Amino acid sequence: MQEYQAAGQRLLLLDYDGTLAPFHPNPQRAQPDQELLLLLRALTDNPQNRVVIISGRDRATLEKWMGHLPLDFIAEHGVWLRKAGDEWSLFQELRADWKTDIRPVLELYVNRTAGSFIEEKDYSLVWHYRRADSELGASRARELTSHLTFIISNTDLQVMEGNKVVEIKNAGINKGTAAARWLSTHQPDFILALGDDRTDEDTFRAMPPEAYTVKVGSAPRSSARFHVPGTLDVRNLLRSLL
Ligand SMILES: O=P(O)(O)OC[C@H]1O[C@H](O[C@H]2O[C@H](CO)[C@@H](O)[C@H](O)[C@H]2O)[C@H](O)[C@@H](O)[C@@H]1O
Repeated sequence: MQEYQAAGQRLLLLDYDGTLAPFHPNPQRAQPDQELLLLLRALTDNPQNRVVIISGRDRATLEKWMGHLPLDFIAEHGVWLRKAGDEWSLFQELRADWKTDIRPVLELYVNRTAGSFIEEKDYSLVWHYRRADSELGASRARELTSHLTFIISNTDLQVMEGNKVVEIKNAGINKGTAAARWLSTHQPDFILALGDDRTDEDTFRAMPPEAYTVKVGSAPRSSARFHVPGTLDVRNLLRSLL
């Protein structure tokens, strides 16, 4: 990429699941392999590159997996921010007391859907159904989404359908708002943003028009300018930047 080579300061905004790493039925088993860690290390070795992992993952997991690398992190869809070498900070004060009321609803769907389970993050709850029968899981996900949407009307919560997950979180903060805040204090000459999920569309929309936004996977209705088929292509693309 000519513009990448010519740029003085570059920003690489990288989503994790489905972008840097393939999906795994067990979220804690989708850890980065050695190849990915070496690739991220090599990208950050270049002082012209600033690499930000922008993920829906909880901060503890990101830190455990990649915290030893000089990366910036945006965790829990924009709730937590950490610049390389700094402490974690909250995007803004948020409430988590709503989890007490919502958890029993998710438990109901766990009991009704074999293989499904709940993931708890600091400020969100996720119902996972990748390990459930695919038809039953998809149908229960639709049911749960409308059930939750009804319960949270007139609250500042949001229900999001992701890749084999239904997540409930605080509304108003997303990857786009967090990426925009990051950009408000930095002026990269080149931006590459990669992501596979609906939540990454918020990132794409928050980017300036000249940014290289890349949707991973099929790209119907994406706001990204480019697309690549899968995680292997992402790695090839990133390798071509070394
Ligand atoms: O923003 P991302 O980095 O793409 O994170 C989104 C969610 O990732 C995790 O769930 C997804 O990956 C799991 C492991 O491969 C998979 O089992 C699950 O079906 C996917 O939805 C994570 O568990 C969620 O908390 C993140 O929001």
